[in-house]
Amino acid sequence: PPKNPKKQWSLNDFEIGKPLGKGKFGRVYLTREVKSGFIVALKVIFKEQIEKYRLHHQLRREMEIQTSLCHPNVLRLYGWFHDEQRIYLILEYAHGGELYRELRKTRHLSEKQAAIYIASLTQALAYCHEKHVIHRDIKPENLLLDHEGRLKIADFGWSVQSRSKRHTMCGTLDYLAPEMVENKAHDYAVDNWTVGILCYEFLYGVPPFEAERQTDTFRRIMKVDLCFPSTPDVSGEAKNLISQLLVKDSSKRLSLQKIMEHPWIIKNVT
Ligand SMILES: O=C(O)Cn1ncc2ncnc(NCCc3cnc(NC(=O)Nc4cccc(Cl)c4)s3)c21
Repeated sequence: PPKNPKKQWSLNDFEIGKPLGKGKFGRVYLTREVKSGFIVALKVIFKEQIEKYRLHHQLRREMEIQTSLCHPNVLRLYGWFHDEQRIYLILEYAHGGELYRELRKTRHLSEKQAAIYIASLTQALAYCHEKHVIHRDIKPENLLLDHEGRLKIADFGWSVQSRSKRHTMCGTLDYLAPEMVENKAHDYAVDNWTVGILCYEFLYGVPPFEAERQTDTFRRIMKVDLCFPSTPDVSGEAKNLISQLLVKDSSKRLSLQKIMEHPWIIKNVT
């Protein structure tokens, strides 16, 4: 990564390559830092969009949070700079792109692969919680893969509309915990709920409370209307883990530590 994080970067320090994805607030480009040859992903955000949607505080908070996080399963924000019209985020490049594109290709993941991703996500979240960073609005679009297929949480941004659009792309409730959708005060345990949602989606290919209309998804979340289809055939341990996470009372959800000790994780990850 670029050596001196305090350095004032400018566009002249970079050679911009192909677009990696386009967002509501700007695009992400494969980019090379000229002096070191180091490859990064450069996210270009238009200032007038930030002004229009009044996102200054959110973007500033993201930069404070992300520049302080350093974990193998959290996408790095190396630094940032700006010019007249744009703000540029210098991000770690995730060569494997979006995890959920892999999910769509294979419809659902093997139990082993799903467990590996859930363990990485849990470790990343445990690290974030340690640094008092919660509720990272985790959803498959925000999970990227590096060149070795390692999961990276990249969700510190606003909704990054990725190229491979999802039908439930913007404003999906699917991943939100009951206390979130009810707009109640939420705490760290919202992330535990989301681990359960993602575990279900990795194994069955769709999130557990998916419904045609948002109102139905809302109702299903509030009821924790969880059912396991008979196909694909999923192990009892996996269902057990999901059932211990998708619990309405946030204080009763399995802790991140306990997830790492769950038989399904131990069996598939070590
Ligand atoms: O480009 C793709 O679609 C996928 N892709 N493929 C490879 C790859 N390698 C690295 N990064 C990617 N994408 C960027 C991921 C982000 C991380 N952090 C962000 N932060 C943010 O957008 N913040 C933000 C924006 C606008 C307003 C506000 Cl308030 C905050 S975006 C990659």
